[in-house]
This record gives sequence, C-alpha cells and structure tokens, in this order.
Amino acid sequence: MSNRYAYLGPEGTFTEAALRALKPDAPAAQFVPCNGVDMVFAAVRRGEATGGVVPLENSVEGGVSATTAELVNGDPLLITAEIAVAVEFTLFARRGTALPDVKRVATHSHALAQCRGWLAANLPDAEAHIVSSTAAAAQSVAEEPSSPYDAAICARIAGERYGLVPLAEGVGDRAEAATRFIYLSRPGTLPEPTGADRTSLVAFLPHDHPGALVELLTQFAVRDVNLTRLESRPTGDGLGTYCFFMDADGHVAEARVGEALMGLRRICKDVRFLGSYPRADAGLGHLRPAARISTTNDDFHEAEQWLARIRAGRVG
Ligand SMILES: O=C(O)C(=O)Cc1ccccc1
Repeated sequence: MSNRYAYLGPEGTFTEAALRALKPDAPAAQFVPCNGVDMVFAAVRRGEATGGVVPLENSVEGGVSATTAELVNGDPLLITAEIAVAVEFTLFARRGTALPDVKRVATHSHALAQCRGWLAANLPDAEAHIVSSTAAAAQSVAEEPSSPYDAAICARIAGERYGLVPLAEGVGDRAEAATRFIYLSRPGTLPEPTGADRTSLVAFLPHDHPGALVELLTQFAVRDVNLTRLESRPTGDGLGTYCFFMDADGHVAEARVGEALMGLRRICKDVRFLGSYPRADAGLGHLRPAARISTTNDDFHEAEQWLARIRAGRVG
C-alpha cells in the first residue's frame, strides 16, 4: 500500500499546509482529510493511514484540547516530527456579501480566539460559531443558500478553494501568530537523534503533596535538560487531578534525557512517552546553550563506567 497521510480537513486547513510542508514530495492523492482531530488519531491507530498531522498548540491560544486529550487518554501513538506554521486569517464570504451583511461568522475555536479583537472592532453584532476547522467553515459558507453562516475566517487558500471572496485580510489580532503541528506514527522505530531534538511526555503524579511539581522538575534540572513546555491538564478523574505535559530539549537516546526520564518514572505513578523527534526550530539560533561541564553526554557515560568499575571493586 502506498503512503496515506491523515490530516484535519477538509482541504484548505492550516493542518493541510503543515502536512504539505512536512511531506513536500507526496502527491495530493496520498492526503486523507478527516473531519476531526480524533478521526486523524483513529485512522493512524487502525492502520488506515501511514501517519497523521494535527495541531498541538498555538502561540496565542495555547494547547489544542482535542489533541492533548487523545495523546493522554487514547491508545498510544508516537510523535515523530513537528512543524511550526505561521497562521494568517482572512474573512471570506459569498460573492455579493458586504461586511455589514455579516451576521454569523464560522471558524475553528483557535482561529476565533485569535480574531476576537478584530471581530469586536469591526463586526460587534455578529455571532461567532465554532466548527471543526477553518476550511470546514469556508466549505459551509459556500453551500448557499442553505449555509447557516454568512462568512468564514480561514486561510486564503481555503477561501479560494471554495469559491468565496475576501472581505477583510489579516483579521488576526497578532501578526506573528504561529501554530505547532505534530506528525503521528504508530509505535515503532524512533527517529534518529539529530543533535537538535525534542522529547515529549506526560507525567502523572502519584499523589498530591507539597513540592510534587518541584520533584518532577528537578529530574530535568539536575541533568541540565531544558524544558520548553509545561502544561497541566485534568486527567478526567475528578476536579483537582492533573497530569503534566512536558517538552524537553534532547532525544531519549541521549544519556541525560534518558536518565531524567528514568528519574521521572521512579517518582511518578505513570509516565507516557510521546516521542523524540527533530525540533522544528533547529538552526534558528535559539537552541539551548552548550551543556555545562559535568552534564555532557560523555560525562554521563564516564560516570556510568566509573560506577561499574567501583561496583566491581576497582577503586580509582
Ligand atoms: O482549522 C484549521 O485550519 C486548522 O488546521 C486548525 C487550526 C485553526 C486555527 C489555527 C491553527 C490551526
């Protein structure tokens, strides 16, 4: 079977743009649009797709709950790649619609969160409706006359794909907004370390006690592993019970990352490893500074060998 890549569809989503950037040589026939993030996970889990792309977090709105919920609770999949995509929002409508005619605007929840300021200033009386993706919003607006919506906030490519006309460009409140997308694979071989990798995991605390989070963070700090993201999420087991999403610099094949994960495993009720994969921002010049003396990979290996030697009775 040739490769098939599932993504949050329909055609024209930001997720499709992310997939195209991740698989530039794949023919469009291999792209499989899905109506929800959960369906992308399901297609990969069932083996109907080789891999899948979903949004993980946005620089303005934060984590995408549907994705984090699947990563925490669903059958495990591995993150094997990531990409950051700049998101620019355009308001599109059917030909003949003028801005004052727009009473109902449809878009994805993360797009709405990033366009609230513009909507309040320019369409204060319009109702906002959340749909499964920005391209689904554009597709629905195009279904005249039955569409319940007058306009969609979506990518330029989506508006054009569904034959709509732009009413306003750049309707996002933050010009520099970017979204991080992840590529999911079934568990198997990890990507090779590249020297600029990221490791993602979810940690479940054994029980609530003072300093529990400090203990978690200490596992990384003492091994000089930089954390780039920490998000607490409800486990679903009742109010006040959380798990912690963590992204750390480095690959699990590296000694200090591996040891930090072993430390976590010892102190946590459970740790779900989500993957080690190349960082999207590698080469942008803001990677971690060189490891301090005593925390390089060589230092870890040397210390391991030293322990083996003294355990064998060889001193010095
Ligand atoms: O709806 C889309 O086009 C998506 O790919 C999800 C999304 C929505 C808003 C910002 C980034 C990703």
